[in-house]
Amino acid sequence: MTTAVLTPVLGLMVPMVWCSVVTSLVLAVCTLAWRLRYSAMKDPASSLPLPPGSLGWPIVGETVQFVVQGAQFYVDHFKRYGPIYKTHLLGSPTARVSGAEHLHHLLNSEPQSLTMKLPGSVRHMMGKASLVTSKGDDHVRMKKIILEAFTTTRLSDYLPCVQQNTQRRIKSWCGQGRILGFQACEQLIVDLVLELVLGCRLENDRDGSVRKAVMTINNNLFCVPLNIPGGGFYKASKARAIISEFVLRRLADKGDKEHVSMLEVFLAAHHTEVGAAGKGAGQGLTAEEIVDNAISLMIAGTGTTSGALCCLLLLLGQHPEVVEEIREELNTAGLLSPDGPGELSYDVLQTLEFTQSVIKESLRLHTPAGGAFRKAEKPLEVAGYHIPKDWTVVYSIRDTHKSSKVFKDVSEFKPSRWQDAELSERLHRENPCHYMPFGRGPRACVGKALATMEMTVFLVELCRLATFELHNPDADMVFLPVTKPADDLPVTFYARKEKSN
Ligand code: HEM
Repeated sequence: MTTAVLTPVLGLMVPMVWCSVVTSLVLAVCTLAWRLRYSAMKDPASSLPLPPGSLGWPIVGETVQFVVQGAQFYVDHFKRYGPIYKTHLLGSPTARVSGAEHLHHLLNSEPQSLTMKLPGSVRHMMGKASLVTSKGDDHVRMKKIILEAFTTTRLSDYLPCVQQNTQRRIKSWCGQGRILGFQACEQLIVDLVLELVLGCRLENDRDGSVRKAVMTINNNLFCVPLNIPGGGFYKASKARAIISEFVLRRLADKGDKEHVSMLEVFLAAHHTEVGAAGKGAGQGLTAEEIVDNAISLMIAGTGTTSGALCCLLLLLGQHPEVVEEIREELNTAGLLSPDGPGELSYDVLQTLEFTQSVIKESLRLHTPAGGAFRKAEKPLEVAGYHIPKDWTVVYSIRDTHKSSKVFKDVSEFKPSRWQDAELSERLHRENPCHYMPFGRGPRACVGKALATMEMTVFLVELCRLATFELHNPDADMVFLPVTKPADDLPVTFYARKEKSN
């Protein structure tokens, strides 16, 4: 009886055991081949090992863990392997590097050994003729022109627009009851980029479709670049087409003469003689470059700065004593009266030392752009490890800030640390890469001074016009697509009465 029952069971088990043995063997061979393939990419002349870490499973690498874990993937890997490790993400063998000295060494080899490499979805949204996606001589030519839109004189011209929009938005938040801080900051920044990049006032975008399109791109910037209806890439591509058409219309009007805007600077460069290669004798911008740069500036300037404003709100809500200290500084500078400080001047903003320290500290602690992608054009040596040619290299600003030995009590919010002359001296003397929220080297952020001005005006007008209360000051942070509290920071604003300061 027992034998009669067992025989068919055994008959089934034997092929199952064989099947699992064969599957395990095939998997082991594939994994070995996968690892050997990447070890073979090593430069034979180098005796250095590849960085620690894992290339994961054949084909998918560690992408599945990354998608499931999000930013925690990086936290766990940093804990496990330290400041430099290898992984395999989104189809590429990747070395992730952090630590001031390693970044200094790495970014100094740009652009000869390292070039820009963006995820497919980001590359598509920025446009192939933009500064962000360009390389070599094209990058140098465009950067020179685009930086013309960010000189101190231009920033002073943009300041009234920044101040008026900031005042208008903050006044509208007061009395609205509970709102989401991140969305409120994002709306303010989208107003600003439309006006500053394109010279476009609210009434030019009557139905709000261009504003909505900028936000749609930001929400879907990092996605699988497959054009499937309803998917993130599909929505963002449609949004890009709306903005592109709008920019082309503005170009046809030759901008808006009433408003200072970056488009004016680009149009002036377009007027230079266009050479045979379509580039203005090595100087100008083609129409396609103007459109792609306008769009990419709007994208690059929105998510990062909205997140930065939202994190300022979070930190001020957590530290009311810092709000009081900003108000004291504004009072001394004659800027505190709710009746209005009049038009702010660019020079006065630079004298607000404590307010500037709050901004620096917020950018250190809640770094808006966590890092950036590059491609190794040559084999690289970093920290005693070998990174093969053609690997993706991700440099991490966030991990570098978090692990820097230069900052005492590194995870605490202490704006006053920036008023210690010794800190600036150490950063300068030891290594400026300990603090680099705007990146460094040839790819450093063109919008650094504008973003800092927007943040300063935000703090001045917020502390002057409003008081506010956070509903959940202890929310977890998320890092993609931007650094912000996971619940988008529910907050209630109240109009500030002068006596309450
Ligand atoms: C708090 C706000 C901002 C932060 C933290 C930030 C951060 C950064 C960082 C880290 C980079 C370097 C990326 C790399 O190494 O590849 C960068 C590049 C860039 N940023 Fe910003 N950014 C901010 C605001 C802005 C604004 C307001 C604009 C323009 C309106 C802007 C435009 C750009 C552009 C065009 C690049 C590419 C530069 C190049 O490739 O040469 N950013 N930004």
